[in-house]
Amino acid sequence: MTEPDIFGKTVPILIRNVTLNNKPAEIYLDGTGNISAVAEKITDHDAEFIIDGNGATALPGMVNMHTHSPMGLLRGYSDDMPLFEWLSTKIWPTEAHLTENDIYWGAKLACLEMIRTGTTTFNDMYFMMDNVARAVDEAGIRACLSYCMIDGGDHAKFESECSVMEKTVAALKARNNPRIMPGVSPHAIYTVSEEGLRWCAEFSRTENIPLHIHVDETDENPDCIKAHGMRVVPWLDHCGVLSERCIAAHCCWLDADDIALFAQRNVTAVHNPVSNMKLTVGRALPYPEMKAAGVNVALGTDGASSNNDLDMFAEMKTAAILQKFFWNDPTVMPADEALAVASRNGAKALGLNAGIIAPGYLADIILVGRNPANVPAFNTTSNAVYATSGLAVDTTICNGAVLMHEGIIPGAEEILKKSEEVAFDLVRRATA
Ligand SMILES: O=c1[nH]cnc2c1ncn2[C@@H]1O[C@H](CO)[C@@H](O)[C@H]1O
Ligand SMILES: [Zn+2]
Repeated sequence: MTEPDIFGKTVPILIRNVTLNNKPAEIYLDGTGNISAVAEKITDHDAEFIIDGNGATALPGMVNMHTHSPMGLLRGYSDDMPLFEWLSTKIWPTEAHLTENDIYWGAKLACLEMIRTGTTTFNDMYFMMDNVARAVDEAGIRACLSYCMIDGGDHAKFESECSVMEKTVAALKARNNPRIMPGVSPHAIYTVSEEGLRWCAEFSRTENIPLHIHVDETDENPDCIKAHGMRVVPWLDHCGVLSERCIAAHCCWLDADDIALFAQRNVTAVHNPVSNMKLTVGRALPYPEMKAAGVNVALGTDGASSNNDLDMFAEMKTAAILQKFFWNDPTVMPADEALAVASRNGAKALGLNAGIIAPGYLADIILVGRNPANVPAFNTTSNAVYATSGLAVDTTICNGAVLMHEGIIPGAEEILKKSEEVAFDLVRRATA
């Protein structure tokens, strides 16, 4: 039986009787938010709580590197359409009716789903982000939050967007919460002007915060060449966008020169295989070439209205099998690489010492209990990547605090009820 007091506190915790990298292990969190010891047996500790894993597999918390968290409100609202038709006829007109309260409850729902399915960090791009921050703060999860700039080439809009961006970053910083990091997000090259891209690049540099952008989800190159005389990736470089702070979602249509430039500038590319297949963008992220070039590749679900869930276990399996299938090679993205793509590569892009269970790393840990889909445990990484649903996660710990234990998340029922009410009301207003 779960002790109710266990939730939400960064206190000394001993995790016993788990399997880590195919070996029996115990993990000690000393109450600072970090992992302080990993050993077969830990006898010297001051644990306030002891979690008995009963043979569970311990894994690093998943790092979801491309989300629009409030879009969970539009899960299942419109599916089975091409990207631009979907955005312009269904999503954007509905988003025009969003209130701060909608954003808050949408983000609450997303945080709940992520904690339930073993994600401890997400990289989010949306609007009215201080409401997302409130949800993240309450949920206990970790996130990089960016306001999404769309200026549509209009100078007055550009100026008002810059001011919203500055206010958002200042408000997020003022929260002084180590789990909440600010970022900046120009939406994409087809929605943001050259001055918008340049301003975001410069702001990300002076603030030293991530820049999160959609790149080449569908083939944006023919239009970019027509407008600017160069492909998308050189255009982004021309505008100063490419750097080690740049996190580029999708990246399906990069060619060899684009990949070389990503490698040279230390850009992180985020694979979003489920969204890409569902919206049928035409090509899979060129992972084998990116890997050969040394590009850091991370993983994301995209919003829950194009996926339609935020389960990084489903995403990890899909990434591994899509990459094998698309490039016609079963050796592409083996299980240990898929796990790294889903955890430590994203953490690295955000400058977090996370994604690895070892002393000194952040205590962002999940446990997958023994269940019919992970027996026999010949290889716990293989089971995690190829045979585990996120719903098999039973314990989620972020920053040394237990957010879910034995599948229980305090307050879950209210979030389901409220977010559903808010979603129906939003669609009612938008279609009235
Ligand atoms: O797959 C996508 N491609 C491009 N834009 C998207 C996608 N999914 C959601 N948004 C849009 O990005 C903005 C939030 O940052 C929102 O307008 C959202 O609808
Ligand atoms: Zn997206």
